[in-house]
Parts: sequence; structure tokens; C-alpha cells
Amino acid sequence: MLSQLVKENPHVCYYVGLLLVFLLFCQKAWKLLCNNYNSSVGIPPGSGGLPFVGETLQFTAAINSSKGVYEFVRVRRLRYGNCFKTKLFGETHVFISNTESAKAILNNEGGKFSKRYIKSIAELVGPDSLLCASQQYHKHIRGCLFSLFSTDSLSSFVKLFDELVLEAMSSWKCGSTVIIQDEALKLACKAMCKMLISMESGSELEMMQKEVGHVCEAMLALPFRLPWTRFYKGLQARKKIMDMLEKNISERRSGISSSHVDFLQQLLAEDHDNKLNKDEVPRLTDTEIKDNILTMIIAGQDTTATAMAWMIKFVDENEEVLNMLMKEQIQIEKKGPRSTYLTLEALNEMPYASKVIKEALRMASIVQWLPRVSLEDCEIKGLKIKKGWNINIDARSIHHDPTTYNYPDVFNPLRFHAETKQNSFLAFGVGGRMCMGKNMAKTMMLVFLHRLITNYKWKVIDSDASIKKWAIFSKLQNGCPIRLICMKEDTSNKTVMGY
Ligand code: HEM
Repeated sequence: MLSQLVKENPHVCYYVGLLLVFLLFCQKAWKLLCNNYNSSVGIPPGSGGLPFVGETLQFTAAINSSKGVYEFVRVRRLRYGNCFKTKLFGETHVFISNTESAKAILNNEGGKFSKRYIKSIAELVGPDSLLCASQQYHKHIRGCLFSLFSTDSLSSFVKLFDELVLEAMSSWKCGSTVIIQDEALKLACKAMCKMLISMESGSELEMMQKEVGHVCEAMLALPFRLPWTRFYKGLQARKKIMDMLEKNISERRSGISSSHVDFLQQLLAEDHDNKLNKDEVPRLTDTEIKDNILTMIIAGQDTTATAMAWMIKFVDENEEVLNMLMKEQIQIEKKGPRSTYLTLEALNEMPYASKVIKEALRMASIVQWLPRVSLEDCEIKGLKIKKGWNINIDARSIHHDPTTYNYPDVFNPLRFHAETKQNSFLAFGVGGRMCMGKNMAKTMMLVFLHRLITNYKWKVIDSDASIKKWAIFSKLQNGCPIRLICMKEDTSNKTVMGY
């Protein structure tokens, strides 16, 4: 068949041959260019990959594997050491896993760096999201959102989340299987949507969780806008969420729906024409509000649910940790009357559980690297960085560095009893771009852990640690399924089986 094709179309073969020679030539020239480039002192080592596409295909293959996207980084870190360069989506990316360089870059002392996510993430969260905002603009948005994360709002959030957890657990049956990641995602979604936009209705919430899921799944996709692509579906989901927020805002503005106590209400101007709020801080426009509400939903729910699943898995695998946790948590439970909800004060009395959470966040490193862009040619700790390069601080590698954390692969919450090296715990980032919801995340994890430990005996029934494909965070593929072994007594007279 091939020989017939050659006979019938000799000119086609000639062009195909020429194309192959040209591609080979490009590849050789590219390699030569990369080698020259890398030989310069201080320039990070690494491969530029193929012309134009760089190593995007290898990166995408890692995203689509059960080892997860970090496998791409891990392999290159082993090959090149704690700093390497690659080309992804047409841009140069440098991965750094050295604490000193990380400190300089994240604290951004000379203003040489800003935050930058890959194109698909930037488009999905929107142009006015603080996640991708340039230095000055970021300051403005963060300033406007800052007051939302007060101690008062955290206190009411503790109660809200505890109520939701207890409500959910009341339907958990002894002997049944619960997928922690799925349950935690539902809880985090409910809590975040209530706190941000007072959304409580079942169908709306379901729709929100589904659409946010599509947005998250599209974040690592190639930014092709063709109807069958993951990216396109993510953009469609973003549009649906934006429309819903738009409707919500206009109902509040027109007075159809008012009297809400939530983040959205605080962000909406009381006086439409006044560009400053009562603290003389400029207000956000409606577009900025919508992009940043979506950002908070995305930043808050999947991360926290993923962290909870890893935490339960680690606790299950470490009997001694579970025993110490039980001791602390049962003590706290005994202190208060059983009918009341947990308070911020009660959470502050959980030093061991807090360390368990920190250790789970270190081990799992949900957000695996922190993305920045260099704004000028510069040198950081002997490393030459060019303007426009994407600089990714490899948090996972720093969290597993044996020179910082003894036996890094051992789950040992007590390691946080002593002071750790500065800037070596990056689960929430450090510096001006640090996670705004870190106390909320810890709250959700503590409340969930307390209620699970004090109300149930349980066992993880599938210890597989494969990573979910296409997930931007290091998410467990099996979601951490647990079997509820027995239930303690509660007010609805269930059997007391105790511990
Ligand atoms: C375990 C759960 C969470 C983890 C591991 C986590 C981690 C992070 C990380 C690593 C960053 C980026 C830091 C950087 O680039 O330097 C970040 C940013 C952010 N997070 Fe979280 N987060 C979690 C939960 C939450 C929650 C519950 C919220 C609630 C609203 C939230 C809101 C944000 C926001 C708004 C930003 C952007 C901050 C900025 O750019 O100024 N996060 N988070």
C-alpha cells in the first residue's frame, strides 16, 4: 500500500522527506542553542525539549498519569539538582527547591518578582482575580478582601462548619463506607458558599460544586477553545458561575434580596456612588467582586478537601498518632456540654491536632509549587534569572528535604514541637501572597478531625496513594475511603460502643 502511494505521489514523498530533514535540523540547532545557553555560569541546567513545544508533552503526560503532575518535576530534580529549567506552553519555567532562594523570591524584597500562573489558570480565575494580579493591583484587591478574614468571621465560621459536619455525620451509618475527600468537598463547598454568598439551597449548591469541579479540572489543560476540550468546558463552567454571581449581585442591588450577612454583602458598596468604603479603602467593582468570589471558592474548597483526605490517611497509617489524638480530643469533648458547637477557644486547645494538620500539609504538599514571574534580569543566590521567566518554588521538595526535616517521609507531628527553619513550611506560602484562608482551612480540618475522632471508630479500607489525573492539587485518586466501624452514643440514642 505504501509502495503504491509512493508510485502514485512521488512529489509527496519528496516533501515529507524535506520536512523530516528540516525537523531534524531544528532539533539539532535547538539542542546546540540549549547547551550553549546552559553552559553559562549560574544559568539553571535543564532541557529546552523540542522546538516550540518544549517539554509540554512530557508535562501533560505526567498530569495524565497516576503519579500526578509532580512526577515531571521530581524526575528532573533528580537529574539536575535543586534548580532546573524547562520549557512549557511556550515559556521558560525554572523550578527551585532551595530554601534560601525561595525566601528571597517569595518575600520579594527588591520587587523583582510577581505572581504568574500558566495561561489556562489565569483565564479560568479571571483577569481581576487577586491570584494572578500584578504587584500594585494585587495590593489593592488583597486590601479590600483583608477585612473579611477577621477573628469575628472566623469565630462564626467555626460554628457554621461544626453545624454542617454534625448534620452530615448524622446520616453516616455504622458499618458504611465514607469517601473522605468527597464528603469533605461537599462540606467545604457548603461552608464556603454560605460564608461567601449565603448560598444554601441544595440544587444551587450542587450546581456550584459541579461547575467549580469543571473549572479546577481545566486548570492544567492546554488552552484550546474547541467545544470538546477540557479547557472549553472549564470556561463554560466559569461563565455559568459568573452569571449566577451577576444575578445574585443585581438582586441585592435592586433590593429584591437583601439582609445577607456574608462576604459578598460586605464587598458590595452600601452607597453605590461612593468609591471608598468606611475605612477609606477603595471599593471593588462588580467584575472584581465576581472574579474574587470565584477565586475564594476555588482556592478554598478543593485544597481543604484534599488536605482532609490526606490527613485521615496519614492518621490511619500511624496508630500512635491516632492514640494521642484520641486522648487529646476526648479530653476536649469531656470539657464542654455535648449539645454545644465547637468554638475558636476549643480549637485553640488542640495543640497536638494542630501539629497533625501541619504535618499532613507538609507530607501531602497539596499546592506543590508556588508560581512567580521575574520582572527583570537578576541574580538570586548565584542563580541568573532572565526577565519574563516563570519561577516555581518547589514547595514539595522543600517539605521533603532531609536537611530540613529529619526522616521526611515519616509522619511525625511532634517534629513541629521545635522551631523549624524559617521559610521551610510553605503549605500556605509566605510573604505578601500568603494564603488568605489559612485559618479557615485549619478550622475546617480541626473541626472535622475532632468530630470524626470523638464520634466514630473507623479504618481506611484502600491504602492506594495514586494521584487523581488532571488534578491541579495532589489529590488522592480513591478519595480515602473509610469504613465506619462503630458509633458512639449520641443524642438520637444510637448504640454506645465506645473505644
Ligand atoms: C488546606 C487548604 C489550603 C491550602 C493548602 C492553601 C494554600 C494556598 C497557597 C499555597 C497559596 C498561594 C501562596 C503563594 O503563591 O505564595 C494560597 C493562596 C490563596 N488562598 Fe489558600 N489554601 C488553602 C485554603 C484556602 C481557603 C479555605 C481559602 C478561603 C478563602 C483560601 C484562599 C486563598 C486566597 C484568596 C489566596 C490568594 C492570596 C493572594 O494571592 O494574595 N485558601 N493558598
